[in-house]
Amino acid sequence: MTTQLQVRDLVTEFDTRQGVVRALHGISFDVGDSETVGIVGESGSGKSTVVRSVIKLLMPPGRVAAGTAEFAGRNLLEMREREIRQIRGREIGFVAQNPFSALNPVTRIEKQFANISKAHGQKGDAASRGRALQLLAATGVGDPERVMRGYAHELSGGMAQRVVIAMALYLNPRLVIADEPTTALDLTVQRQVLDTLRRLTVESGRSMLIVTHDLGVVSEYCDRVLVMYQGSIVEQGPTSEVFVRPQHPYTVSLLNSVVRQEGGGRHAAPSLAGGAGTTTAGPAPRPAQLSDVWRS
Ligand SMILES: Nc1ncnc2c1ncn2[C@@H]1O[C@H](COP(=O)(O)OP(=O)(O)OP(=O)(O)O)[C@@H](O)[C@H]1O
Repeated sequence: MTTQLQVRDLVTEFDTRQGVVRALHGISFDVGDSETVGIVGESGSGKSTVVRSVIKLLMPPGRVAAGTAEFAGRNLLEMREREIRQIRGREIGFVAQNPFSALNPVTRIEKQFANISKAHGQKGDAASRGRALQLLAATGVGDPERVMRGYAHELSGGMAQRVVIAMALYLNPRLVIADEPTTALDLTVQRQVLDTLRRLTVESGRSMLIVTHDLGVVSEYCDRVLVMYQGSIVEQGPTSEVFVRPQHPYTVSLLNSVVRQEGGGRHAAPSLAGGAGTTTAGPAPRPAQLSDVWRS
């Protein structure tokens, strides 16, 4: 398998009044062709900082202090703003956590699609409008024509997120990076949107890097998983291996916390070995259906 994205020794820091805060302590991982990779970890562990560092969308006072992010043989981190802008959108689609931050409030949605075409030297013609309509329908927008004519403030959070996903896929990028893409959506719609994302990316040879707090999403959609804890990747590997035989105590406690939540809920799930603070993690029993158990 060839590698789409190769991140090595990524160090990101924030300059604060109290001094320099190191948020990422040398992160390394790959995303292969047609592969979906998930990033999990508790709030503040650095998931968003990883993806924003890689595509140079980190806001000040954040800055990448070291490392490389090779995409198509080039280091994204060394690119000038003009170069990276050409890559974002056309070759790497990005779905941000907050859809409204990604949409222009004073421009009709259809004009925003046309502007994406224009920014990448393409014609915003009838064919590309048709593609936008198709993508909106594919992400579950009921009346794409109406949405195209409207403004962002007329959309619900869920609708706005679908529009942003359609925009991220619009120029057919090779890699889609999504930061909690379905947080704003209810459970049924989440699955629908994730299925669409998968169909439009991985099943057509594209790759996806997805940040999520939902281990169910990882188990259902991700080939590999990166587990983050306090700015480091403490464990990574094929999802089936990491979730069935977690090696790091943090992964064990993360899985345990879901099992505890699920234990009292809809699914009676087996408890995993180990826990927070333990230094060795024993092999965990394999649940009959991972996707049933890890859904949070
Ligand atoms: N603007 C900022 N100023 C200072 N430090 C920051 C800033 N933004 C992030 N950090 C640091 O980076 C760390 C990682 O933050 P990040 O938002 O990447 O975590 P996350 O895992 O994506 O969390 P969440 O799941 O809540 O989105 C934080 O714990 C904090 O130390």
